[in-house]
Amino acid sequence: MPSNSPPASRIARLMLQDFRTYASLDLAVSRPLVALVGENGAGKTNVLEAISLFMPGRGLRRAELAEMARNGGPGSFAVSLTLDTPYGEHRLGTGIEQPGEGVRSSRTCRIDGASVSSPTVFAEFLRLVWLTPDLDALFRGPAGDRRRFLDRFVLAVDAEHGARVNALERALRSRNRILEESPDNRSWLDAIEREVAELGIAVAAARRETVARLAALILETREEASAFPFATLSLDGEIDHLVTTLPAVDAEDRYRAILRESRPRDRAAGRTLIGPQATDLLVRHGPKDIPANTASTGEQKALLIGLVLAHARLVGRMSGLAPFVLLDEIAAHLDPRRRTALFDALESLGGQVWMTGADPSLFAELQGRADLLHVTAGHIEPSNPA
Ligand SMILES: Nc1ncnc2c1ncn2[C@@H]1O[C@H](COP(=O)(O)OP(=O)(O)OP(=O)(O)O)[C@@H](O)[C@H]1O
Repeated sequence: MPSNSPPASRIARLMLQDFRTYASLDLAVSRPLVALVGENGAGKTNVLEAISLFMPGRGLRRAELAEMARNGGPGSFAVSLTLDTPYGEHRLGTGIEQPGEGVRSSRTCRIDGASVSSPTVFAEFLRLVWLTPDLDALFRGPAGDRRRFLDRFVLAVDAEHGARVNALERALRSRNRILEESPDNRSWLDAIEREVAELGIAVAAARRETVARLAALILETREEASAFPFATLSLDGEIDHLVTTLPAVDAEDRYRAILRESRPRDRAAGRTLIGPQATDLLVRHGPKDIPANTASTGEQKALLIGLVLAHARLVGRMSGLAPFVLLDEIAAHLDPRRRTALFDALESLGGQVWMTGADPSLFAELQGRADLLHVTAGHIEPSNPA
């Protein structure tokens, strides 16, 4: 492990029960790099998704938990990890129990056999960062995708962020409903707007802090000639401007005043137009100094990887835990020079990295450096690259 890396934990064993394609899987791994290779539909991404459930939220596919229970199975599923940490071995488990008559299945979370209230508690043991192919269009797509991407960045360093974002969404829904159904009820509107302002400023401030830290780390570590160009980041939104220019209490007061003034406009629009729900994360290709969405497809991919690598370093620094990195179908899109650079960069993070790919030759250079695993429907075996 590089000397400047935070302490690393590794998944030593992964067990799946009735999870998607897997009726029962008991997989032992030992290296910091793990590559899952297999045909399309073999179940590689399913493994990454299972690991991603140890971060608060709905995992890397944003699927409903019930969808993850194996078709034809009992309706429940379990995912369990044995983590080797510098402070000993721990067992983390999550899943859903079998739904009863008229009762929805509920999520379970366990640490060393004891139930814990929510997946947020897993953050004490592991942090996760991931990159999936559906993010390839991130810089060209809608602002909402970039907000969600950013919120996951924030969540990896601040485990409470997800709960605040959800609470804000609920409060905004309530305000929109009151505006529609009882627009003259000032006391209700005042009360809900107080809540929206408090949560909105907290969400915007957490985003701003993460972006500022990430930008500082990128500035410190950037190399003009790197295989993964550095990104220049900024936040675009009225509330983001408020939290940059005003102390939190004043920003909250100002946002409340904005909400009050915007009632007629928001009512007509059927939604709250100003707030962190309208923020965009602006990304520029640093070395070329152009907006990311005008860079070539390959340049955008390299930029995105550079951003995720920088974020993984930030998570390590801030949490004191080298993060687990999940990379779905990453190597296929890179030229050989970038692929080698990526593997080297991943090793230098000091955490454990789980990658997938359909072509074994993509990982050939990792022979002896990685656990190379062959995935077929419902099974995983050690493999040798072609
Ligand atoms: N709840 C479920 N029960 C059983 N099988 C499922 C369930 N959900 C998804 N699957 C199956 O899992 C398979 C997809 O697995 P996965 O996405 O992990 O494949 P992959 O190896 O990553 O493929 P690719 O290389 O195409 O990305 C599909 O065949 C799908 O039908």
